Amino acid sequence: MSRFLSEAPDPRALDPDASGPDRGPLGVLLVNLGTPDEPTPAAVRRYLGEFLSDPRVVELPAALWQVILRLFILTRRPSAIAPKYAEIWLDRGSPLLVHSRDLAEAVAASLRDRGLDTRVELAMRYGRPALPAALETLRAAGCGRILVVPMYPQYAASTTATVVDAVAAHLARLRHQPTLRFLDRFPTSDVYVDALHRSVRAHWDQAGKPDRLLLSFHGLPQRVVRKGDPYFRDCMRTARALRERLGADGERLHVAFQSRFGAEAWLQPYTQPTLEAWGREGVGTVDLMCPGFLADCLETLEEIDMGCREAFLAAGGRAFRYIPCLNADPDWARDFAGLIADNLAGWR
Ligand SMILES: C=CC1=C(C)c2cc3[nH]c(cc4nc(cc5[nH]c(cc1n2)c(C)c5CCC(=O)O)C(CCC(=O)O)=C4C)c(C)c3C=C
Ligand SMILES: [Fe+2]
Ligand SMILES: [Fe+2]
Repeated sequence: MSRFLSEAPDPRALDPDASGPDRGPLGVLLVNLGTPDEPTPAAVRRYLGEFLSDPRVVELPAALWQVILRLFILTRRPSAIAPKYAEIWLDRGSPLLVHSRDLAEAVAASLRDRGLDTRVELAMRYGRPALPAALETLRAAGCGRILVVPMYPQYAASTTATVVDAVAAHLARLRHQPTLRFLDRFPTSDVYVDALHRSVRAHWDQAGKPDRLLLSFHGLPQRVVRKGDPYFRDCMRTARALRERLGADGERLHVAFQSRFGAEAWLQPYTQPTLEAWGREGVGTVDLMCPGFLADCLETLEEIDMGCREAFLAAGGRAFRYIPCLNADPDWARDFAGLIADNLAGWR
């Protein structure tokens, strides 16, 4: 029998790194969707190729879908979408990445201010910064415990579950896996709903109240909701919680779903046709907010603040006011860090 097993074990001999990963800093991995590296057709093609090949995103038989994707979508869509990215691109890059990074940095600072020994990394599910590399950065910093935070308040298999899949796929390659926790959704968390409420009130204090406030969530095929995806319910729970916070003004609040992709029926009502109908009916002023997006991106800045604005005004609406996403708002970042700290409790 080896000396190791026959003698009383010296813990340092068995675990030479007695200060090792189990006692290292707590890791926090924030994960958003991903975005092209540049607003060019080639970069958009790379991004869409990876994103739309995920079977969590497009649930069709893979062989059939890959033919459609490569023959029809990746040949046309990148050159149609790249100029839209160019219109919203910031000096520091894609808005989704810039705002997500700013939020991650503000969260890291707030966790430090709370005296927590944490390391925060930002990753994108598709593209860069790559998720496996971010996990390895946390492990290299000695984090044996990692809280994974998909940056989606409402759970969908196509956004949240695929982050869990990607983390698990990376861990499948490791012998000594870190311990994991997931903050998989927070659709009615006080800090999130309060932040939305503050944002609406601050906007109204400055600009006055609108005739209607439209909450526009990213859509999802009705088929996947019927199969049991909890996303629609989560969106409605967020909307209800915000309506309650708004008190009497909650009557102004309506819900719609944007960014339909493909031919099948998605969650309804659709955002743009709703706004067009309102414009025709004589609804004058509409405020629009996208609570399902923590960071402004193509879907909010181009589709909503440009496309839907134009459609509403062309249909007869008088004023369209877009309320930005929470992004790296300092109060929100502090409170989001608080929510993350709550989910680290017991690990300290
Ligand atoms: C906020 C939650 C999101 C859900 C749910 C979601 C589902 C979903 N999306 C597509 C297809 C596309 N989405 C695209 C962009 C995009 N989607 C989200 C978020 C959710 N998607 C974000 C934050 C973004 C913006 C990325 C950016 O770079 O700014 C795109 C790419 C743009 C385009 O070509 O139109 C596609 C395609 C599906 C099919 C789906 C669920 C089944
Ligand atoms: Fe999307
Ligand atoms: Fe879109």
